Amino acid sequence: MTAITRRDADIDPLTVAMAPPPNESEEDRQARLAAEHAAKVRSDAIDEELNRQRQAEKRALKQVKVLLLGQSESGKSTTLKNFQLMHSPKAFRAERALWKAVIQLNIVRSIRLILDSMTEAQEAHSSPSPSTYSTSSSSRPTSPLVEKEYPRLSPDLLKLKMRLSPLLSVEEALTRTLAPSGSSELEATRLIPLRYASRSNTPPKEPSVYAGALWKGALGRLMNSDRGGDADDREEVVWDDPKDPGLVLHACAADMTQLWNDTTVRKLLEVQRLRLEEMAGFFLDSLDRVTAPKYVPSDGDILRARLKTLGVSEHRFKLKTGNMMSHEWTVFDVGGQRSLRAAWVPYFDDVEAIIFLAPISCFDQVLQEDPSVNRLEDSILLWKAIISNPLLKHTSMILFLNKCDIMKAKLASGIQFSKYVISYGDRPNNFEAASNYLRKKFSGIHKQCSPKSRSYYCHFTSVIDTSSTLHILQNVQDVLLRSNLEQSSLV
Ligand SMILES: Nc1nc2c(ncn2[C@@H]2O[C@H](COP(=O)(O)OP(=O)(O)OP(=O)(O)O)[C@@H](O)[C@H]2O)c(=O)[nH]1
Ligand SMILES: [Mg+2]
Repeated sequence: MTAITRRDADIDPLTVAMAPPPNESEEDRQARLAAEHAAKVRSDAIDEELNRQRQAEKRALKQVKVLLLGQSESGKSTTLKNFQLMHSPKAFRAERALWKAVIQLNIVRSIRLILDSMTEAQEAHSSPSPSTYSTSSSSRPTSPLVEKEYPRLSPDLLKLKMRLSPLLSVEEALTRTLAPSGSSELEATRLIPLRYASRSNTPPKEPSVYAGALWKGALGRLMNSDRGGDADDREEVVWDDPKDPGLVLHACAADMTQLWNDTTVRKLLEVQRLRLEEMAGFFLDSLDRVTAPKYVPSDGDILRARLKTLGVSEHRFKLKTGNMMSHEWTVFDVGGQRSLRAAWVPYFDDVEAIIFLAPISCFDQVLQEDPSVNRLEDSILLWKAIISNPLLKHTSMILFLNKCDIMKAKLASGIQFSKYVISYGDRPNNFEAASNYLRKKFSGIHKQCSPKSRSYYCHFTSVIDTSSTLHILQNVQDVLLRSNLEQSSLV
């Protein structure tokens, strides 16, 4: 057997193979060096090409930044929920239990609006003159014409009202749960009575809770401390307290249903122009289901649940594009109330696209924060301001003319669009004509006020309808990814 010396082992076989032959002639050496040089040039060119491709991919992989803009209650957070449902359904559904408290609060608020209306009717009938209303409702708008039409409440209905009074303390408990004491952030799962929309008085202040990721954290911690374990694993919140909002709501379910279905109550709401079923966070048609002890909110329930956004929240999604690449999208959801709009500007930098939500059904409503301003008019002015902003001149604009379902129902119920939008004239009072009129109006502003030409897309949406919204969002994504890739010269 041949012994392998240390020196033999140290010799790199590749070096040996590459070494010039010991008896290489000068001519052979020149030829070898030329070949080696040519190989290096080829190799450098390949490296350079790979590097270029890597840079291009990096550019294509840069974060796609999308801002959701629009007035309060336009549907921004609901659109974000659709994004979550599309890209991280597991995480979205893991939060179902957290949304249950919001839905409970939404229900209690709807019932409270009915109870308040009943109190107002009682006072109207017992008061000698409309001007001597009790202090409890002094901040509420009144009208002699409406008061005359108040239906009388039967003793049975008044008993029902009494039986439902424990719900008021549930509202307090839920609000406390969602907004722990000491929180300086105020946020409302507010339900604005539509009648304030048609009068110039200021609506009464609603109790408030704070939103964004914070409330989820607070409620999640509460659930953890109640039961231990990870909040995300559970589908159901169990409260051991006999005052548990879920228990009280369950116990009051039959009475709440009776109240909501009562013909006198319906007449009262009609007189007060309170269309609860068109308001955010409406669940009174599903009371049996949503107050059941083991109720777990469905995707649709979460989309309908109303929690107002304060500040700006950021959400990241990884998008797979079918080829080797994936993109990271950052979607920003902002608060749409007027006082919160100044916080939008820092996010205008470097933004690829804006999804602007204009709720077209709100043509007969006014802003909660300024009841002298019509909501549709506010949306149009806001759109104009966004469109003409020089910081956004390269930003793609995607307009969602939202709440089409409510718009259709309103027009079908006979509410006259032209009464609120004078320029509409004597065009037909139907969805097709009115929505097209608005589409032209918004598109015209885009054309007139854009500092530069840019991509613009307009969709009619009802973002609580997941299947159509997911289809539209897919389309939006495809268009934006394509333009992103084009800019990176990859297609
Ligand atoms: N019927 C119907 N309801 C909608 C639609 N879009 C949103 N909503 C509801 O309207 C309410 C308000 O929607 P949000 O998404 O919370 O509104 P937002 O723009 O985020 O409002 P802020 O957070 O106050 O700025 C929620 O209860 C939604 O379920 C729609 O197209 N149709
Ligand atoms: Mg929101």
